[in-house]
Amino acid sequence: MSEDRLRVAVLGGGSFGTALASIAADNGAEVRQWLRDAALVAEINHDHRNSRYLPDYAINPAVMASDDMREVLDGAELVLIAIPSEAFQSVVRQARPWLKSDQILVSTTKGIHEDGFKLMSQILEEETGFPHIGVLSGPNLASEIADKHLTATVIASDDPFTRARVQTALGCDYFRVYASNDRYGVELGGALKNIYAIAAGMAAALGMGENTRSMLMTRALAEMSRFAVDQGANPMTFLGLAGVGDLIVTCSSNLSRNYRVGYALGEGKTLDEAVDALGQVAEGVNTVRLVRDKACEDGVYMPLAEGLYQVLFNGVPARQMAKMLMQGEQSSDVEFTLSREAVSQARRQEKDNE
Ligand SMILES: NC(=O)c1ccc[n+]([C@@H]2O[C@H](COP(=O)([O-])OP(=O)(O)OC[C@H]3O[C@@H](n4cnc5c(N)ncnc54)[C@H](O)[C@@H]3O)[C@@H](O)[C@H]2O)c1
Ligand SMILES: O=P(O)(O)OC[C@H](O)CO
Repeated sequence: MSEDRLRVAVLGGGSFGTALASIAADNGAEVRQWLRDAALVAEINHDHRNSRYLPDYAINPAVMASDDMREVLDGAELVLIAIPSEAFQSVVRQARPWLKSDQILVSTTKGIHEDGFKLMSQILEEETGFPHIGVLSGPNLASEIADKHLTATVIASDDPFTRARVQTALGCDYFRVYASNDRYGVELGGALKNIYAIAAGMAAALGMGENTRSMLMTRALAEMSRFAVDQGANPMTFLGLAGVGDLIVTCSSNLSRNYRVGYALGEGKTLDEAVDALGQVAEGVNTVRLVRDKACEDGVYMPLAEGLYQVLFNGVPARQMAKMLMQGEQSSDVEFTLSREAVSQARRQEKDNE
């Protein structure tokens, strides 16, 4: 190995970790990937395939997989973490003894940690206290990346070095990496869109049309931005790839696991059946519960998240919920230009004048 090749470590042997490892290797980096399953390690190293999570796609032969975390992290300049949110903190704790403060740590996980409503980069910060922390998020279906479809993503960090290094490490002729300094907003966008992807899959299975999908996605964006503002994020971030970009792909594609869970529910499967049949992570199921509870706690109006929560966890039929949502108060289109309160006031006035 030449001395000046960038060393990249990927933690996670699922579809996204595997796709990212391949991009970095395509870009000339020396890539090591950590996963727990020894049989999958052997398959990646010998057959350059990951039949469990990304079947049918060739992995760059330069990716070296290992179940030894120390070996994978040793000497890595960039560490990409693609572990489902439920296990993220425990994996970071496992890695902690071999992490170094000059390494760049990037979360690619689109979920929320139950304890304290933390995002993954906040866990990275808490567990390490290191300065180079970022988040990678955007419209990034792993199998399309593995197929080298032209794709764009966002590296978000308040550290300019992290942004620039990740752009260099991953940017290539099929993968463009845009920069953002709103780490929280980018990360929140990636987690929230999964909620609405479940709803979009459900609507499709119920035979609802394109107008419905468009309404759902646009109102989802309004709801996501409203929540983001309440949490202190910049709503402008939601106009970018990690907001509206990711919302579009995840609410439109059968390749999205969250969409597929929603579709299965719309076909009449139970939540357990839908999740079991998937066999991969669908972060939105947990996220809708956490976001709905947080919105109730903070008094943020999120009718779609509340409606989906009622369908998923309280057995309310999806069609009945859709009907109830359509009967809610008609409010403002873009509340950053016309407030919800101003619309309500005008309607009250209209009633008084009758
Ligand atoms: N797949 C995509 O298209 C995609 C794209 C962008 C972001 N993401 C995000 O990446 C994250 C990971 O998703 P994925 O698609 O790779 O998931 P996946 O379901 O394909 O794979 C999950 C991987 O994590 C491993 N894992 C689970 N628990 C673990 C633990 N305790 N210790 C070690 N490893 C553990 C599994 O063994 C598996 O290798 C998710 O938050 C997802 O939202 C996925
Ligand atoms: O398969 P999903 O639903 O986890 O979505 C994958 C990515 O987040 C799409 O950007």
